[in-house]
Amino acid sequence: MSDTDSEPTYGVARYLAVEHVDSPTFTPAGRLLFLSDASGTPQVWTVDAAGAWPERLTPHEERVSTVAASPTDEAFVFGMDSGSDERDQLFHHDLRTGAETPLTDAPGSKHAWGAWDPDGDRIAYAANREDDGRFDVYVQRVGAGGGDGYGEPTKVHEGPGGWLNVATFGPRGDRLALTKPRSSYDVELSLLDLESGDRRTLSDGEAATYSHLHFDGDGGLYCVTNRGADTAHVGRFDLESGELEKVAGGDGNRSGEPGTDAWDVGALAYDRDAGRAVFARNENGYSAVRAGTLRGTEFEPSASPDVDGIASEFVFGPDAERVAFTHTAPTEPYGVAVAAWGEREATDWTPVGTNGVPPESFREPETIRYGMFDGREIPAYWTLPEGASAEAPVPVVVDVHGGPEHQRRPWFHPTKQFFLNRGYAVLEPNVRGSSGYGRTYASLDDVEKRMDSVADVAAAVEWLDGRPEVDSDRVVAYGRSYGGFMVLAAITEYPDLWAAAVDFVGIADFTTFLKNTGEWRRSHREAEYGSLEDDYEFLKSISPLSRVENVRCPLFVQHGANDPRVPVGEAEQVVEAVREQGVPVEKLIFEDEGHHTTSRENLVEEFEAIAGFLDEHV
Ligand SMILES: CSCC[C@H](NC(C)=O)C(=O)N[C@@H](C)C(=O)N[C@@H](CO)C(=O)O
Repeated sequence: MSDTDSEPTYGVARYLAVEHVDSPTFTPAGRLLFLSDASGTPQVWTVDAAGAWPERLTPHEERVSTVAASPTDEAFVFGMDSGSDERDQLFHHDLRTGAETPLTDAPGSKHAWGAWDPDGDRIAYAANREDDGRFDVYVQRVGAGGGDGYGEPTKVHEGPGGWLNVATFGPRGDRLALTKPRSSYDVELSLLDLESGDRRTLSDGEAATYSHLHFDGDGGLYCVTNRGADTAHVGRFDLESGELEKVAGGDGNRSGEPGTDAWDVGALAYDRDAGRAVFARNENGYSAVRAGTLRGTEFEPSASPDVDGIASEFVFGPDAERVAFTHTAPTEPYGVAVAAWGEREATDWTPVGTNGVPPESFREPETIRYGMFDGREIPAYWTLPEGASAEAPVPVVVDVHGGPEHQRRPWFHPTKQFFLNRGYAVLEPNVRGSSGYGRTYASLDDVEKRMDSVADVAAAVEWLDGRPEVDSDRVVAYGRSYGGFMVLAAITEYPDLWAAAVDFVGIADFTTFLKNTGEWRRSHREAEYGSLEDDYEFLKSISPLSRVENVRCPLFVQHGANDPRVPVGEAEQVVEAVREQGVPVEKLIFEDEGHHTTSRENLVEEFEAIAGFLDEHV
């Protein structure tokens, strides 16, 4: 804890108990459903109006990861895994009777939610039921009108191996739009004819992303894509010709540098009957919402919800008269907001408390950029605790996000506010390879350029050196998943910079990670990191485990035994190797968790242990 005790401190349990609300979906009658972790794990809840008392609909202990209301019935499907293993099963919940029906009973398989058919009597999804390394497409009857029409999963298409997603049904329910991510920036888009089984590829073979797919009912398919550009925009396929036209957002002229005038568009929602669309532009992490009418390739902007912070997961209510979305900001916990169409004002329908922690004690970040060896600028968020000054310099947590195709954004993060309350400053660099700044920036860490991104972390500490309010002898490397790799790489490459390090579910050796990660995801990860076949020696050479003798700072390692992405063996081997160097290491492995710690109880234990570790060593 820092010496600036200018404000009272609060236990981490209070911060972790600040509810996280997201995943809005409307039933045909206009009931708002969403996920909330108020009970300790995410469950399905509903609320009738802004500020009304919410009602919990699913009674489970395990994490509910997805919820999708039926388009025709007062019912919903939800996905839930076991022990955070990401092997979701799907369930149907009838809101009229409260009946909950398991739809898939294959605990060893992952069922990735796809879509409802417009008639509300079938669902489609992808699953690796037959082969852990291959997702296939399934269609299943789920009982129109809550009847007894629950069918069995019916395989309608066998995938090529690896990931495969169902994006949406066509307007007549006779076809599906599928996406096959070969890598995070190379997605194959195709249409599957459910009557003939024929599949037609729409993507043109050039690496590009395609997401948020919506048929317009007039022979078109809307999407968010970066085809032919550095940033993502709204596009429309003419399904007869297969031609893709740009509709709105983004800018193909972007130089790939942060701060230029073009930003990615995301979170596109579209109501076919009303011809209404809403999406958000990601401007250096902050959202600018754009709403309007969309017919053909003509987007006519209309009044859009004014949002501070981040808006995502837009969904239209009945007749597109309302739009709900997930909202958060640095000092505003995640919640679901609703705006009437054509209005600028959005109302938070799920206001959450802060358990006695004064909201005014939450700290806002400053957006900064720091220079790098190649002349680039690295965007980052910089947040100081209360009382930091040259007279009372503070310790710093350098928090590196995972992915690496991911972006740290100015959302509410309870444990970040917890560390700020304990007097730590927090620096969150979006190092090269991060998404959100164009595909050129995202490719700057691929394979042989991996260690350039680690140099970006070291440069962050150099930037800190120039700050009078920072105690440069008390800088902590901190990161999750790929960010955990970055922590281990930073303390082995630049050992003298760090007072301590915290690695959550991090990669310690790329060769064992790629060998042992879930079979369905290996090729996707090799596209980012390099392949075992072609790059084995290189991957071994850059792996932190190969230079663990350089570690000087105490290390905290956290993992979950059920992690299907970064196997727990990564934690075990790095703990053993660093301990052999005589360096203090603390290990915390949850037998009932996976890549994310999902239970409130475990999270409290985790962060109380980390706070104690940092108090001891920083
Ligand atoms: C349909 S593409 C899925 C991307 C994939 N997601 C999952 C659930 O595996 C993925 O690679 N996500 C990254 C954020 C990820 O897990 N990256 C690291 C860990 O940070 C890795 O495993 O390489």
